[in-house]
Amino acid sequence: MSAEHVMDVRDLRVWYAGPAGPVRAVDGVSFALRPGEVLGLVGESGCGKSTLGRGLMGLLPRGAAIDGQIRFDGTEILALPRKQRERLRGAGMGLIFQEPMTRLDPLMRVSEHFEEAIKTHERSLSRHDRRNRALDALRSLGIPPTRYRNYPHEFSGGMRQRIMIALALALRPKFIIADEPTTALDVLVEAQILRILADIRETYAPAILLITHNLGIVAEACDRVAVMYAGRIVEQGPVREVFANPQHPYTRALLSSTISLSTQELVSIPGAPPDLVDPPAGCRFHPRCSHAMNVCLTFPPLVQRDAQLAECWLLADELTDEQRRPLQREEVSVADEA
Ligand SMILES: Nc1ncnc2c1ncn2[C@@H]1O[C@H](COP(=O)(O)OP(=O)(O)OP(=O)(O)O)[C@@H](O)[C@H]1O
Repeated sequence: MSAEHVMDVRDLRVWYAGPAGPVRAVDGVSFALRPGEVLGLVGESGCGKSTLGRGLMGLLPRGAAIDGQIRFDGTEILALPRKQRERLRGAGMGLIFQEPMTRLDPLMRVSEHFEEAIKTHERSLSRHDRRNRALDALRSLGIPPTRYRNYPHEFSGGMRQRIMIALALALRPKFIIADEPTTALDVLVEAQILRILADIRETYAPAILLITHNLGIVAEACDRVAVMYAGRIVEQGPVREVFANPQHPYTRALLSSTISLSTQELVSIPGAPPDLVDPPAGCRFHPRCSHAMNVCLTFPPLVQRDAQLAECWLLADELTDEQRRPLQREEVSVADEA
């Protein structure tokens, strides 16, 4: 771990209990973030992005198990007793856009929400300082101080979401997870998300893990990107380099499915992500990969190319002819189709 990293995650695993066995939603994920850095986390639905975010925040449902290392601001948090862990997370980390830590109580004024949140985490602040903190956070999200004593119902849905984001920011977290809303019910749209992220960066400069389906948002708002597939990060690196020169076939497929959307032509990645109870052996993408070789049935190496890291046999040197031979797909599936 480098001292300059605010968040350093190593070999993180998260399982859910399922009727057919454990669902390995996050299965050996490593990444690190410097203060002020924004990392975009992308990948198809169900690949484990939100689970990773919830695992970092300590918001996993009952019955889920977590293992590995999460070093936050120099402290190994999974090793701490639960109470201490919760306190550290409460003030140091924030979750925005989805599942906010605090929901707005219709019977409480906005000011009371801020008072309570700040008091809980920073007892030493004076009333005056607490108020200033709150007003700064609200202002950074475009809510004027004149609205401070209003009740939640006096705001529009979009403003209420911004108030909840301001509530997280008022605690000055060093690390924020921004889990982008994906349902039509959510009020924030792309332009608003980008504006909010830009404002947060400018005012508070926390490290941000941005979970999104939208590669346009990643291009615009992130320094680095991590591409997740079936519980693992298969490629990560600076956004510009990964987008210009993707190393992993899954990253290439994901990028071309997006580009084709903008040209009105819908091209999705053939096949579907695997079952996480019993994922494919070796590289999990091999059943969908047009470059799959014999060796892909064994676990791929993590290869560094400049600032990019990718987990793929195509990047390995010195493979034998046998290892390189194109993988024969299971005859069963062909027979099934016939
Ligand atoms: N509470 C749970 N219990 C059991 N399995 C779960 C639970 N939550 C998620 N999963 C499973 O874990 C896997 C990862 O889900 P997760 O929501 O983390 O993916 P995601 O990449 O965030 O998807 P999306 O982009 O649709 O939000 C999926 O197979 C999902 O079905």
